[in-house]
Amino acid sequence: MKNIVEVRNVTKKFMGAKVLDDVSLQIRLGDKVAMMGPNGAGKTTLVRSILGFYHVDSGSIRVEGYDPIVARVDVLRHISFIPQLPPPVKLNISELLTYVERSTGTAKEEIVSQADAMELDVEKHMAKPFFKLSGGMKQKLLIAIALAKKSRLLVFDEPTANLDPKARDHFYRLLSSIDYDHSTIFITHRVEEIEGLANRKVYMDLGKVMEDEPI
Ligand SMILES: Nc1ncnc2c1ncn2[C@@H]1O[C@H](COP(=O)(O)OP(=O)(O)OP(=O)(O)O)[C@@H](O)[C@H]1O
Repeated sequence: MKNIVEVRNVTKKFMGAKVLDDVSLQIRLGDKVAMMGPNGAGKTTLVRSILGFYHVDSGSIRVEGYDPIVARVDVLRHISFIPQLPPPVKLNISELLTYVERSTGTAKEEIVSQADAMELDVEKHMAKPFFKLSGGMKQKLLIAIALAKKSRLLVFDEPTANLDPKARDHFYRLLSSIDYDHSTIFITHRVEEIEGLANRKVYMDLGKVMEDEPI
């Protein structure tokens, strides 16, 4: 089966220090990867490189066959990314949903319905700037957009840190009910929480993939 993500011998340095050290990783359609490892292991740097946010120093990355730096728009069309910290978006919710609808073709109603499933009433907050939502509300809205977009690759960087226990349950239920072919990279320190949602564990340390095994 074709790889959605192909990382080959990637090295990335920040200020001379190797943060990714000859990393290779292939992700096939259907892989649900729990990416684990201690703070500073390089997990976020790896997923941000996959998303084309960073130039790597050596090696290559392809997403659905595209170079994520050269073909940024094509790559991001296939991916939904939920970062560790929500970005400081100044648009209000209505403007944000219009932007998402125009740039990705994702219907606003679908986002509202996904948010509803996490008990976030989007309609009530349409005029509010995104950055004024609470941390958990921002996270719910980003998750709702990601799920509504129906991306083939979903990348979550510790997405539940700001969610209350009930919202976490709703989120995991939504994830397990995705009914189309997709892959997931789920950076987490709490693998027990995503039991049943992951079928592969990748453990990183010191910028290297130390373990890569099925769950
Ligand atoms: N933009 C940057 N500039 C300089 N150094 C960076 C940058 N981003 C990350 N680093 C460094 O790279 C190393 C790996 O960071 P990274 O965020 O990838 O780790 P992580 O495994 O995701 O950690 P955590 O579990 O704490 O989120 C750390 O030493 C960090 O300080």
